[in-house]
Amino acid sequence: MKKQAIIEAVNLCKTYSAGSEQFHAIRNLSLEIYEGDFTVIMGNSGSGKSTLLYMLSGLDTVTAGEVHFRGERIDVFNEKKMADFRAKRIGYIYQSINLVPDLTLFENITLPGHISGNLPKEVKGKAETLMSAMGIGDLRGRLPFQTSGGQQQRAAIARALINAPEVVFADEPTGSLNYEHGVAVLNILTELNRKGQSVVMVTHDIQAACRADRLIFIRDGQVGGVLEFGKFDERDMQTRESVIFSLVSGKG
Ligand SMILES: Nc1ncnc2c1ncn2[C@@H]1O[C@H](COP(=O)(O)OP(=O)(O)OP(=O)(O)O)[C@@H](O)[C@H]1O
Repeated sequence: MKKQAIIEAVNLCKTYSAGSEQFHAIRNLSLEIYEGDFTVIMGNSGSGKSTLLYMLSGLDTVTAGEVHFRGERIDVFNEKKMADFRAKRIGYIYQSINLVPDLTLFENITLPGHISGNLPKEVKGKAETLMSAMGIGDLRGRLPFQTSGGQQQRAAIARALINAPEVVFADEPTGSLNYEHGVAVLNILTELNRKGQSVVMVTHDIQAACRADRLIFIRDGQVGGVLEFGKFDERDMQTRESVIFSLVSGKG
C-alpha cells in the first residue's frame, strides 16, 4: 500500500538574523513525512534539525516555502489558528522535558486537555490510562522534582498524547536521560508507533535512530540523505547501525 504523506515541506527556508548577519539555517528544503511512520531526523550539531522540527510542527514561522499538514497549508495560519492547531493536532516532547514545576504529574498531563476545552471527566480518565500505560500510575500526586528524569519524560510523553495528536514530535527525547531510562522512552515511542501513532524524532544517537521506519539526514540545512527501513525489529539492530553510521559519517 502506498504511504500517505501527513506532512509535506516544499522549498522550506529559515533565515535567522543576528545583528547585521544573516544565517540560513534551512535552505530550500523539501521533504515528506508519512502517516504511521516512525520518522527519525539526524544531522550534525547546527545542521538545522530543531529549526526544521519547529517549522514542521507549527512552533515557529517559516522564512519562505510551504508546510502542508494533511494537504492544508499551515504556514499561513494566523497566531490563533496556529495555537489551536498545535494544541489539538500535534504533541511535542522536549529534551529538557519542560514540565510545570509546581504542578503534579497528573496536573501537568491533564493541563493541555483542559486548555483544549475537552470534558474534564474524559481528560482525567485519559490521563489515568496514559499514566498506567507509561508505568507512572502511582506517581500522580508527585511534583516533577520528586520523580526521576525518566519518570518525568514519561509524564511529558503522556502530556503530549493527552489530546490524541495526529503526529508526535520528539526533539532528542532521550538526550537528558541515562541509558536505561532512554531505552524505556524509546520502547514507549516504538510501541505507540506500532499501534499507528505517527512519530517524528530528532536524535544524535545511532542506536535510538535504529527505531526509524525512515531516516532523514540533514546536512547544512538541506536533505543530505534518506534511508528506508521498515518496522523496528531488534534483530536488525546491527545492520541498521552500520548503514546509519555510513550515512552519518559520509561513507554511504
Ligand atoms: N534564534 C537564532 N538566531 C540565530 N541563529 C540561530 C537561532 N536558532 C538557531 N540558530 C542557528 O541555526 C543553526 C541551526 O540550529 P538548530 O538548533 O536547528 O540546529 P540542530 O541541528 O538542532 O543542532 P543541535 O543538534 O546542536 O541541537 C545553528 O547554526 C544555530 O546556531
